[in-house]
Amino acid sequence: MAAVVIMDHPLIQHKIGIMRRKDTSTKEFRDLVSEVAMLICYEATRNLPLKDVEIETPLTKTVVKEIEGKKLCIAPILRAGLHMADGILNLIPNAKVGHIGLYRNEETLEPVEYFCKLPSDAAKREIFVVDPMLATGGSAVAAIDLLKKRGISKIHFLCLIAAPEGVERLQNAHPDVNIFIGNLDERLNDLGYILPGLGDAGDRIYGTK
Ligand SMILES: O=P(O)(O)OC[C@H]1O[C@H](OP(=O)(O)OP(=O)(O)O)[C@H](O)[C@@H]1O
Ligand SMILES: O=c1cc[nH]c(=O)[nH]1
Ligand SMILES: [Mg+2]
Repeated sequence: MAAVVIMDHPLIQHKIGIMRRKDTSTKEFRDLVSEVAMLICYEATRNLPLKDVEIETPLTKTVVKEIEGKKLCIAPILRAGLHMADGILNLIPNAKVGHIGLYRNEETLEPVEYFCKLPSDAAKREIFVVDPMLATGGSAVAAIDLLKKRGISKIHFLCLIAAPEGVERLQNAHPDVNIFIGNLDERLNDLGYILPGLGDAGDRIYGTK
């Protein structure tokens, strides 16, 4: 079974606390999505392979470590994952980006796929799937199913807030995927929203409600 890492860093807890407030503005919310994504990415990339590269400092030749950035891919689940991807690209600017379009049918809560565009060499890359919310887990499981069908095997999932129900579903469906979570919340409500949660992440990022 892969790792489930729940972030306890004070910066992450503080920033998610601001995101949860109902009066936090769209702009502030959007900025925080990207900042918290960067902080979670810091932990999620802890075991990335490094290679030795010979360089010259102003004084001498030496060997330094480099991340093989060209071998990474960030895969946001649309819409809400897009802003997490923007934050992570600040840290890993050489990563490619694959977009996965899924929305949750509000009645059945099942994910509906409407778009998928991945780098042509995605199967050779380590993939970081990002979405702020892991609720029932349906969207995350469907996104990862879709990646695996395309031959992708090294997959991590990063979210800001998760419900225990979603973590369990994702772990059962994809026990090989590492899961990095900003805050683990209490439960889902009858409409499939995370409690206490922060509401609908996509609507809060884009001001669509
Ligand atoms: O774990 P689940 O029960 O599948 O729910 C989580 C999904 O719901 C939200 O997306 P939404 O369907 O609202 O689409 P949006 O990002 O376009 O608003 C969220 O960003 C996840 O993708
Ligand atoms: O609480 C939730 C559940 C699903 N999607 C969201 O954006 N928020
Ligand atoms: Mg939404």
